[in-house]
Amino acid sequence: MSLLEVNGLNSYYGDSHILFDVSLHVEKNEVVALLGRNGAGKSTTFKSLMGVVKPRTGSVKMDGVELAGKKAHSIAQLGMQLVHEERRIFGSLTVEENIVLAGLTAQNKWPIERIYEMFPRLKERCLSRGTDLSGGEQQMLAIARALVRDPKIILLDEPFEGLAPVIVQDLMRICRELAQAGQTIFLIEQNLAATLALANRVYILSNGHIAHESTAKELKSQPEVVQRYLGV
Ligand SMILES: Nc1ncnc2c1ncn2[C@@H]1O[C@H](COP(=O)(O)OP(=O)(O)OP(=O)(O)O)[C@@H](O)[C@H]1O
Repeated sequence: MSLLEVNGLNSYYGDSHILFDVSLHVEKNEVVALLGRNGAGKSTTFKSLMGVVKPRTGSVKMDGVELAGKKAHSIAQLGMQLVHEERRIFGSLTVEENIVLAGLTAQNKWPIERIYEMFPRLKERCLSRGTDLSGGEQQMLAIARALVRDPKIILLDEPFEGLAPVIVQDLMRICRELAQAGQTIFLIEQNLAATLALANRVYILSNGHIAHESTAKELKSQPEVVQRYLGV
């Protein structure tokens, strides 16, 4: 049984059919990436998994438990955490308050000391307010807030978007360490090089259909697929 098993997902905004029979799976301890052009349906896929968009048909199973039809907060409690593109941290609270608050209701595999080991930059900034952080630091804090909720799977929506290359390198190191620590990660990314360096397997969405599925290594050796679906 896969950790996450998605079968025949169809999602709509009003009458617009956005996702067509999307099926995919993520195994425990895997890093899986969802690629695709702007508007392909990547964010809608994450929203459908999280119950923010209600899929009209299809099944989303995590550890064998059906999530389709459940509310977003129940899905989060069951162990799926979405790190939004816009990060959603509390600007008026300090780094440490943000982390502690996120972890209040969890039985914590990630005490604050372990978070600071993984994110030394957050330790240095522990007393800074959310609004005073750089984009990269905010992204680290958003990931840390997801981690302290002890998720079975973390969904990262464009974690490297708009960040300087040196920060992207730092975040990639963190994601690798998380994967080594056994954290399952499903990510959406536009940065193909970073994605291929990080992910074990990739799916490509094209106009709401899964158009390609392979290991990251296989995709690297298929420039024609990259060109056709990603235009790079
Ligand atoms: N709230 C909404 N209402 C109506 N249509 C929407 C809504 N959100 C997205 N769409 C449309 O759904 C399609 C898929 O959008 P989605 O955001 O899932 O794509 P994406 O692959 O994540 O792209 P991007 O990288 O630009 O975010 C697009 O055609 C988009 O215009």
